[in-house]
Amino acid sequence: MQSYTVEPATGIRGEIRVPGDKSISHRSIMFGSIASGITRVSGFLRGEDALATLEAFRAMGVQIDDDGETVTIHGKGLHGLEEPGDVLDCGNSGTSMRLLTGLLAGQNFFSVLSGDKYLRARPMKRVVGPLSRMGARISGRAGGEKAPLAIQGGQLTGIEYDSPVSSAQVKSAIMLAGLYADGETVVREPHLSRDHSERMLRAFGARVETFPGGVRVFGGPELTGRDIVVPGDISSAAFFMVAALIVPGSELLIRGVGVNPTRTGILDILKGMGGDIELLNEREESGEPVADLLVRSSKLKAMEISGEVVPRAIDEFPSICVAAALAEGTTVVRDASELRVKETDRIAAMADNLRRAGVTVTETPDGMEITGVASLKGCAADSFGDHRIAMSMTVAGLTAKGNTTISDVECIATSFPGFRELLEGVVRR
Ligand SMILES: O=C(O)C1=C[C@@H](OP(=O)(O)O)[C@@H](O)[C@H](O)C1
Ligand SMILES: C=C(OP(=O)(O)O)C(=O)O
Repeated sequence: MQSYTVEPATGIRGEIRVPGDKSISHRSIMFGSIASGITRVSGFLRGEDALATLEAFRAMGVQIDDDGETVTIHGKGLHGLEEPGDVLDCGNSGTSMRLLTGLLAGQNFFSVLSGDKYLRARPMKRVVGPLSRMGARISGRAGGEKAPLAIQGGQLTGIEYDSPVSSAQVKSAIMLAGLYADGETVVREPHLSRDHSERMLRAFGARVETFPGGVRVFGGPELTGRDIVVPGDISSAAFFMVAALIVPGSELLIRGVGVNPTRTGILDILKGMGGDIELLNEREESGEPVADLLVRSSKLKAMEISGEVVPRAIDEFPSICVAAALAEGTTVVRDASELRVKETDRIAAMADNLRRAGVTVTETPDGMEITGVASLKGCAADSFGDHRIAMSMTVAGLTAKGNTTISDVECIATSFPGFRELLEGVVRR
């Protein structure tokens, strides 16, 4: 297990670009593979999670070339995938496993999905349940709750499904199965989760209708390959935004970040805490809003975070916790029990790490209360094998008094290869 040590910074200054959006990268491979013709993807995230998806489609007979610039997918059409000869390894990636389960439910073959120990501990009934109702035969450990999952796909029937959780993985899995189902498939969710599948499937030619509270897809579409430009991942940019806000004397420009409104909860929250973040040069690329973000150090204040903003910032809570730890007052997070079933229990992991850094944190079943301090203490932080915890505690270390060591940092490569080097390039000491 690798670890590294972070020294305090005196400023974060300069201009960066972050790697491509992970959610959009996964979907570009999946939808490109089941479309007819060529899909060319630029800005593809070469992180372990998106590469697990890419390898899974190669294992199902799809030719995918990568010249280091552009990923080219030779689409096989809606019914062109081949039965994989071995278990499909989703690594650490919940998105790969859940979306693939939906897609494989509609294939006329047998497949098995597995992943690392973190992924094999995550809940899968949320997709297995509704997909079984559509007619798929899926079994797994713990009565179908946990991977490995064995999927015998076949002819599906459209359903109407009210998801108890606001989850783009659940929604997208059912939408993908819906492409193979008779009739229409409807998914409703309590609050709107990221809508990349809706946007991208429509652009590929699927009939996708959104309405307040849900989405409807129609079976048997003709999908056509296209060119996709993947924007920078706002979830990766979040670490740099928080770093520039909390380290005094900072001014950082982050270029080309995806600012889809279903992903900008982090901007609403950090601005609500008093963060100075400007959106510049707003534009649209491949049907996704994009902007440059100018971030300057700010005096932050606590806020209450709950309700519809939670799914719009779901992956950013570890870094939000760091901002809250340095804000004046007590930040209260509610309605965020989903954080307990990510790569690790992110509520418990951040509470543990922030306490080591001298912060008072109270856990609740669906959130936490964090009382800000004037400065953090250097400490020995643990990633718990979770990339976002590792990067958040790296950012925390930039403002600590003394050095912060972070253990088990290899996981960062799941979503953000080159994170440390990019950060060191803008840190002033
Ligand atoms: O659909 C996606 O690409 C994702 C959806 C979210 O998961 P949930 O749908 O489980 O909330 C998010 O946490 C994950 O990083 C990516
Ligand atoms: C939760 C995450 O990803 P996934 O669910 O795809 O593993 C994440 O990247 O923070």
